Amino acid sequence: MVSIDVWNASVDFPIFDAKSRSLKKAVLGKVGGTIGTESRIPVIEALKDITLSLKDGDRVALVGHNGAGKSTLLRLLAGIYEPITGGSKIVGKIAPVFDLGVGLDPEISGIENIMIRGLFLGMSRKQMESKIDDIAEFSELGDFLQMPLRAYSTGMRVRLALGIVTSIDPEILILDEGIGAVDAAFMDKARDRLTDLVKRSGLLVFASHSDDLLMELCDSAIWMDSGRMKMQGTLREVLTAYKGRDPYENLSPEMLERLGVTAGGDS
Ligand SMILES: Nc1ncnc2c1ncn2[C@@H]1O[C@H](COP(=O)(O)OP(=O)(O)OP(=O)(O)O)[C@@H](O)[C@H]1O
Repeated sequence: MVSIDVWNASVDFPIFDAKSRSLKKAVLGKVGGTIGTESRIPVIEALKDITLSLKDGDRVALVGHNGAGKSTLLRLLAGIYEPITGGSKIVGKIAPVFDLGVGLDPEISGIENIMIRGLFLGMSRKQMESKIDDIAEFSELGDFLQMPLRAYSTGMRVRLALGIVTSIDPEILILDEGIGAVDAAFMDKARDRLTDLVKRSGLLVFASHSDDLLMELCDSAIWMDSGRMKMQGTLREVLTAYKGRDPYENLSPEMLERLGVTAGGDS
């Protein structure tokens, strides 16, 4: 059984080369973490006092303004950042997908990239070998899979990256929004694979600004605001509070049925 526990965790980024020149017009920023002023070196307080318990089967969305702390929280949950206060305990293998292109090597072939990226995502060589045909079919890259990646167009790289990421069997899947940034036509094709991937994973945490994707993949949510957890609840409750309106309200009956949601009730 997989789980993630975090207690009283804070993450700071000291900025050693910050410029002290002040803005001509002081603006009260809505975005970003808080900049601490107590020490001589400015410190961005990216996460403050986070306590959180996630378990097998959870499908958690992270929402919040730019700089609210979503990506930092994902990195904390993935064990990439150590908190400066409190602690965290992760049970299970993490598959972190922060940026589709990360970990792809332009000098080696598509096939070799499939193997290496798969290993990085917690799969074995044998497991990845069994996925090659499936990735080739989905990405429609054909003989290009034998070519070095530098010979691919941007879109071809995205196809490969998305094919690899959606082929794995993750225990804990940590997704950052980059995955939603592919072109709409290809995303349509990738949508079912993404849904299947999430079904196969033990636990999902997904940070995104796309309501559609969140509604498709998640059922609960956390609203991050200035490094703190402002609200935790069902996806519908949290999105409604964050957006100031119920995003499920204008969905077609077909879409509501697909999402397993009743028109007026809870998700
Ligand atoms: N490596 C870093 N070094 C310094 N500051 C950082 C670093 N990463 C994040 N921050 C700061 O921490 C705060 C939280 O950033 P984070 O990337 O977690 O926000 P986010 O909610 O994911 O934002 P977005 O929606 O824009 O992706 C911001 O104020 C940001 O400036």
